[in-house]
Formats: sequence, structure tokens, C-alpha cells
Amino acid sequence: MTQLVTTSELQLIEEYTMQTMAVPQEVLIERAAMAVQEVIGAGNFDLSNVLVLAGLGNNGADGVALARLLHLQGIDVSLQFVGNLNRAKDSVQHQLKIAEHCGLTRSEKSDFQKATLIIDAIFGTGLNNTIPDGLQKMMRAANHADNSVVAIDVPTGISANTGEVLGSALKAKSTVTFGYEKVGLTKGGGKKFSGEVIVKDIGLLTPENFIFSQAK
Ligand SMILES: NC(=O)C1=CN([C@@H]2O[C@H](COP(=O)(O)OP(=O)(O)OC[C@H]3O[C@@H](n4cnc5c(N)ncnc54)[C@H](OP(=O)(O)O)[C@@H]3O)[C@@H](O)[C@H]2O)[C@H](O)CC1
Ligand SMILES: [K+]
Repeated sequence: MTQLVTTSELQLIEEYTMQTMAVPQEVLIERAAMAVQEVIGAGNFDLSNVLVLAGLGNNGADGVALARLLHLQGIDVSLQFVGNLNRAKDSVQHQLKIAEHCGLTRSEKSDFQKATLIIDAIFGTGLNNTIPDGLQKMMRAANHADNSVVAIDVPTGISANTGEVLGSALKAKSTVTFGYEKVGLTKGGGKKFSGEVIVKDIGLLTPENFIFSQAK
């Protein structure tokens, strides 16, 4: 039996981990980035030219941290933000500061054709509405380029609870999801767009006798 989690259950677990157990958010972001680095470094992906597409929330923060780790590993990685960076969460700004100190500067426009691997760090469990049209166009181009895509936590465009495609979704070869498999990855578009789902422990702590509503 595989434990599944809804976004509201995950929120409770995140709050417990960070508020009650005092695990800093930066620790979770770092471990999330290391988990993806481990999966893509295991030999099944061509890392000669990695493109990280980062959003403005914590999914983006995971992506920026990963881009920095890959850069320090000597990998040819480019980091492109999707959306107006001034509206990014503090976690993203913080990760960008670290990345820039480590010599990684962000690119304005990236060439999907050149990338041998695209990291989808645009939206994760926080997607709560249809993807804006402009972004849908870019996502269709990325799907068309037929590169390998690894999604961080949830493929962009997929509702983590229902698996519904919210306008458009990035098709992943693999999805590295944190703590527990999200319900939305097991049904509807979620199943189709996630590819192989790999669950990685990043140190989330679950309260004693926590009640989960779903399993598979
Ligand atoms: N589970 C964990 O312990 C950890 C999770 N991490 C990562 O965090 C993301 C979830 O991060 P979050 O900031 O909640 O949301 P996203 O990054 O998925 O989305 C970014 C923001 O985008 C806004 N949003 C939502 N829908 C839309 C839309 N249709 N159009 C435009 N913008 C949209 C939304 O902002 P609001 O102000 O609208 O709420 C989102 O905040 C999780 O997936 C993990 O990757 C931690 O980094 C590690 C631990
Ligand atoms: K994602």
C-alpha cells in the first residue's frame, strides 16, 4: 500500500515540520534540490546541457538551488525564470542570491533545442488556477522540442489534488516528488504527464497518528 497525500494534508505536514519541529524551510529546499540532483545524476539522463525553468514560488526555489548544485558540479546549466522575478517569493530571491554568489547568472531566453535535459521547476503543489496563456504557449513549445523533462514535485500544469490539466501541462519523463506521492500524480492527466514518479525523503516530519485520507 502506497501512502498518498492531498495538498491540504501536505500543508499540515509542512507546518508541523517547520513550525512545531523547527526545521528551517531552507533545509527542505536544499534537500529537495539534492534529491533531484541524485536522481538525474544516476546515469539515465544526458546532463551535457541542462535548462532549469524556475517559477516564482517554492517550486522555483527548489529549481534555483538545483541549478546552483549542478553549476558547482561543473555541469553546463542555464537558469531561466518564468514570470516577473520582482514578484518572486523570498525563498526564490534567497536561492538566487546564493546561486549568483556561486557564479551562476540567470539567462533571459533559453534555447530548448540545445538543452539535453529540462528541469520543470515552474509550478508544484501551489498551482491553483489555469496556467496563463503566454506560459501555455511556451510549455507547448517545450513539449514539442521533445527533450527529456524532469519535473520537480509535480509536473507544471497538473493539479496536485485532482490530476487535472489546468490549461496545459509539461510532459515529464520522471517526476521527483517529495515526502509522499501526491494524489494528483496517480490519476487523470497527472498519471500521463508525470512519467516515472520517484518519491524522495527530504526530511518532512509527520505528526504521530496523522490521518491520511487516500492510499493506493
Ligand atoms: N512539501 C514540502 O515540504 C516542500 C515543498 N517545496 C516546494 O514548494 C512547492 C510549493 O510551493 P508554493 O510556493 O506553494 O507554490 P508553487 O511554487 O507550486 O507555485 C508558485 C506560486 O504560483 C502562484 N500561482 C498558482 N497558480 C497560478 C496560476 N495559475 N497562474 C499564476 N500564478 C499561479 C501561487 O501564488 P499565489 O499567490 O497565487 O498563491 C504560488 O505560490 C512544492 O511543489 C515543492 O516543490 C519546498 O521547496 C521543499 C519542501
Ligand atoms: K514542477
